[in-house]
Amino acid sequence: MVSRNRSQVKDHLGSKVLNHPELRNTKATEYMSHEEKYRYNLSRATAMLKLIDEEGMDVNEISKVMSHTVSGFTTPDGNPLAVHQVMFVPTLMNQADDDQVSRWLGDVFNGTIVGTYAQTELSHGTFVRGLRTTATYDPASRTFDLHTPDVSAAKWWPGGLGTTANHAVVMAQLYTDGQPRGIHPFMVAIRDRETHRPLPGITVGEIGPKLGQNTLNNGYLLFDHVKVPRENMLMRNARVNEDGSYTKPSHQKASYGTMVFTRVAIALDTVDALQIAATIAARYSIVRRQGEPRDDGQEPQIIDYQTQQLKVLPHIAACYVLRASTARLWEHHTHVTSEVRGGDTALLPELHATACCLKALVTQDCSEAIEALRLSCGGHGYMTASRLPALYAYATAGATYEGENTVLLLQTARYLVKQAGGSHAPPAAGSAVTYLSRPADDTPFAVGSPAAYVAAVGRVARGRVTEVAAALQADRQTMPEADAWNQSLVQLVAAALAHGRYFVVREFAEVVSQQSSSRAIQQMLQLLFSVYLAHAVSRAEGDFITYGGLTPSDIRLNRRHLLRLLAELRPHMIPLTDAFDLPDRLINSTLGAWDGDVYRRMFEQASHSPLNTDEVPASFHQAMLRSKL
Ligand SMILES: CCCCCCCC/C=C\C/C=C/C(=O)SCCNC(=O)CCNC(=O)[C@H](O)C(C)(C)COP(=O)(O)OP(=O)(O)OC[C@H]1O[C@@H](n2cnc3c(N)ncnc32)[C@H](O)[C@@H]1OP(=O)(O)O
Ligand SMILES: Cc1cc2nc3c(=O)[nH]c(=O)nc-3n(C[C@H](O)[C@H](O)[C@H](O)COP(=O)(O)OP(=O)(O)OC[C@H]3O[C@@H](n4cnc5c(N)ncnc54)[C@H](O)[C@@H]3O)c2cc1C
Repeated sequence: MVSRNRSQVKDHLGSKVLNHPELRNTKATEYMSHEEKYRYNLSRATAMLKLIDEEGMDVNEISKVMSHTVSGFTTPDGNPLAVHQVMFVPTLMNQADDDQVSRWLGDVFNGTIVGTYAQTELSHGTFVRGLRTTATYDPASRTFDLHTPDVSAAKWWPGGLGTTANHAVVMAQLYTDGQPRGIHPFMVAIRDRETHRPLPGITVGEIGPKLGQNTLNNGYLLFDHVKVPRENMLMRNARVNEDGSYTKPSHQKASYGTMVFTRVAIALDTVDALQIAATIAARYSIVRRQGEPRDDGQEPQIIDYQTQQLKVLPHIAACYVLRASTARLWEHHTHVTSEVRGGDTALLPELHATACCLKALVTQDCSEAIEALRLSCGGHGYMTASRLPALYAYATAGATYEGENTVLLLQTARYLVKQAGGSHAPPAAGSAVTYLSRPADDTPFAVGSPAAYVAAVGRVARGRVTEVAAALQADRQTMPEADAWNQSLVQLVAAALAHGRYFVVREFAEVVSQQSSSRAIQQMLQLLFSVYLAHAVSRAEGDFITYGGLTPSDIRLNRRHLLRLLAELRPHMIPLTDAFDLPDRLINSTLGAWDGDVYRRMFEQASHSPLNTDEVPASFHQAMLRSKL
C-alpha cells in the first residue's frame, strides 16, 4: 500500500468500500434527524477506520484515504473523525517527541484515543497569536493549568469535538516563569475513556447546524483550571523543562506545521469535489434536451448551446490543470517536511506561501465552478439528490477553514513583496518566485500559443506584485506600517492570486511538455490547457491589458478563440469526465449516472419523501386546524 500513489489508493479504497459489508449499503440521509445522521455517519466513519487498519495503511496515507471521492460516499454528511485523521494524528506524529509518540500512538491506533485539533476560539480564529486559552506552568506540581478566561475564549469549531473525541490537541498561550511564550500544542484528555463523560473542569458540546457537513461534529470546549502533566505539552519543537525553563523551537512557526499540511491536503481534495460536479454536469448536459427542434426533429442537447459550453467545459479543463498543480504541491510538501525534520527550515517560508495561495485559489475556483455547474443543471441542480448542493457546501467550507482565504492570500503577498523588494533570503534553486528578480518574459502574445499565454500570465503576476510592493514601500514613508498595509490590502490579495495562477499554469505546462507516451494524449492535454488559459484571460481581461501586454484587439481575439476551443472540446467532454473513473455509487447523483437515466431516478428519489407516505399527511390537517383557530 505504502508505495501507491494517491489515485491508486483512492481506486483501491473506492472498490473496497463499495464491496465492504458495513459500507456498501447506503441510506438516504436527507430525511434523518440531526442525531440519526450523526449516528449513521459516525458508524460508517468507524468502519472506514477499521478498514484502514486492516489495510495496514500508515499515517501518511490517511490523507489519501480522506479523498472526497471516497469520504463523500462513506460519510455523506461530513466525517466526524476527519479532524482526528487529518489533523490530530499528524500533529502527534510531527509535533510530539519520540517518547510521547510511543506513549500515545498505540492507543490512537487501537481506537482508545479519539482526538481533535482545538485551536479556534469564539473570538479568534484568524489571528492565532490572539488566542486566549492559557497554559500556565507550575514547577512545584510539574503541571500546566489550562484555563478559559471567559466565554469569548471558548474553543469553538474543532471537528469531532462535539460528541466524538475524548482527547484534543489544544493550542494555548504558554506561560512559564511568568513570561508569555506564544502558542503551543498540549495533549489534553477531555472525556473519560470508559464512560465518555466530560472530565472535571471541562465543558464540552456541539455547536449546532451549519450550511453543510453537519456531521463533522464541530464542538465547543472550555477549561476551568484543568491540570495537565508537563509531559503533555508536545515537545518535538519547543520544550518546557521541569524547573520551568523554556527552550525555543528551531523555527518560530514550527507549531503551525499541521495547518500547512492540512492546507495542502484541502487544496488537493477540493479538486476531487470539482471532478464529481463536472462529471454530473457533463452527463446531464448531454441527456437534457430542451428548445426548438432542429432539422433532425429532436430538441437540442443543452450542451450544444454555446452558453452551456462556457458554463461547463472550462471547469473540466480546470480539473486537469488544478489536479496537476496540487499534486506537485503535495510532493513539495513531503520533501520540505523531511528537510524540516532534519533541522533545515530554509524552504519553509516558501512552502507556507505556496500552500496558502494554492489552498485559497483552488477552494475559491472550485466553489465558484461547482456553483456554475449547479446552475448549468437548471432546476434539477437545486435538488439535494443532484449532489451538487452538498459538493458546493463542501468546497466553500474550504474557503474558510484552515485559514480564511483572504488572510492566507495576504500571507503569500507578504512573502512576495519581500521577495520583490529583496528583503527576504534569496529564493532557492527551483523556487516559484525567481521570476520576480528577472526581467519580464517578453514573449509576444499570440492567440493559439500556450507559451505566449503562460508568459502573459507571468507578466500579470510580476506586474501585480511589483506594483503593490512599490505602493506599499511609498506608503511606508508616510504612515505607520499597519496603515500602509491596510491601504494596499485589495491589491495585495490580487497579487497573490495572480502569483498562484502563474504557479498553476507553469506546473501544467511542464506536465504537457513531459507527456510523451501518446501523441493523442498530449494533444488532448494541450487542448485542455488552451481552454484553461483562454478562460483565465477572459476572467481577468483588465489585468491582461494592464500588466500582461495584451491589446484590446488581443482580448477580442481571445474571446472568439475561447468559444472555438470550447466547440472543439465538446465532443471529448464525456470521455474526459469518464476518465475520472468515478463509479455511479461514488458520484451518487440523480443527474450524473453513467447511463443517463435521469428522469426515472428523479422519480425514484421523490418516493422517499415522508410526505408521500400517506395520500394526505396527518400534518396537513393539524396545521390547517391550527390556522383556523
Ligand atoms: C484529505 C484532506 C481532506 C480535507 C478534509 C478536511 C476535513 C476537516 C475539516 C476542517 C478542518 C479545519 C481545521 C481548522 O480550521 S484548524 C484552524 C486553522 N486556523 C488557521 O488556519 C488560522 C489562520 N491564521 C494563521 O495561520 C496565522 O495567524 C497567520 C499565518 C495568518 C499569522 O500568524 P502570525 O503568528 O500572526 O504570524 P505573522 O503574520 O506575524 O507572520 C510572522 C512570520 O511567520 C511566517 N509564518 C506564518 N505562518 C507560518 C507557517 N505556517 N509556516 C511558516 N512560516 C509562517 C510569516 O510568513 C511571517 O514570516 P516573515 O514575513 O518572514 O516574518
Ligand atoms: C466547517 C468548519 C470546520 C472547522 N474546523 C476547525 C477545527 O477542526 N479546528 C479549529 O481549530 N478550527 C476549525 N474551524 C475554524 C476555522 O479555522 C476558522 O473559522 C477560520 O480560520 C477563519 O477564522 P475566523 O472564523 O476567525 O474568521 P475571521 O478572521 O473572523 O474572518 C471574518 C472576515 O474578517 C477578515 N479578516 C480577518 N482578519 C483579517 C486580516 N488580518 N486582514 C484582512 N481581513 C481580515 C476575513 O478576510 C473575513 O472576511 C472550522 C471552521 C469551519 C467553518
